[in-house]
Amino acid sequence: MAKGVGITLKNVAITFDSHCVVAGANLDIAKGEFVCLLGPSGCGKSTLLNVIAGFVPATGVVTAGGHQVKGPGVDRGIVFQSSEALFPWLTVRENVEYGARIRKVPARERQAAALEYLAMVGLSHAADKLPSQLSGGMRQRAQIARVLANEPSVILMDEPFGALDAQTREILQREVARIWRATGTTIVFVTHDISEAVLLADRVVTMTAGPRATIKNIVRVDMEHPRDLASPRALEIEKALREDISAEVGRTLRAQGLISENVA
Ligand SMILES: Nc1ncnc2c1ncn2[C@@H]1O[C@H](COP(=O)(O)OP(=O)(O)OP(=O)(O)O)[C@@H](O)[C@H]1O
Repeated sequence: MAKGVGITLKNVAITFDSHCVVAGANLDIAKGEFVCLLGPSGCGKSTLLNVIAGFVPATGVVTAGGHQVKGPGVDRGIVFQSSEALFPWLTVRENVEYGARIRKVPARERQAAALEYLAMVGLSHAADKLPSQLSGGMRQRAQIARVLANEPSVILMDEPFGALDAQTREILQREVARIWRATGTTIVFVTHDISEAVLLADRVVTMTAGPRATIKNIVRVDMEHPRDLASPRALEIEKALREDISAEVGRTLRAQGLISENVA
């Protein structure tokens, strides 16, 4: 992992119309680190990611690369779950070139760069297709290439594979791990999927159930890549995470009166 400043959250709180979603989150993410955010549904994972992206305001301090986050920036790329994030009227190559076009990079240079990033995600053959002509997995590859083409120091991924079938998801998870190792980018990855977190993360950050959610635990995944999810260490980490999340889900359901106080 590259040493240096990645992302810091200091006492970050997020409130919508006097409803406090996240209360006092503190976290230091090193440059080049892969961190997964895991937590019960609705606890505020996506919202926290959007705060780092600069889309959602918060109190407290958020920094990326040593600079305070005050809005969106090309230093932070975001990959969404929805493949509708691609511009449907542009080809895959044009989508990947888009950021460079806005920055007025000369056509030849940006085309060459786009083809390089499309090759990195295994999509060279689809460069001239429209997003509507691609499968869900190919669209997510295109989104990743588009983000990589802006050479961000941070990539924020919001359940990027949540809508894909299990086989495609597994292939893309391995691809992301490979690209992360090759580029040394800092990645913050929101997921519901405990196995996905164990497969990918240096550290898994679990959150308490909302409202007023906060960071519950930080679990280091001390395993080499590529990881074997059937190994005893992976199963042990997965079990600890599952217990952590189940306790939070149980707390929410009890608070809502949906299960009795006696259910663990
Ligand atoms: N723009 C907004 N205005 C008002 N409330 C919002 C807004 N964005 C998010 N919320 C609320 O913040 C809470 C957290 O939502 P968020 O989508 O961040 O949770 P999550 O942990 O990512 O959920 P899931 O795992 O189900 O995707 C929810 O109660 C949601 O309704």
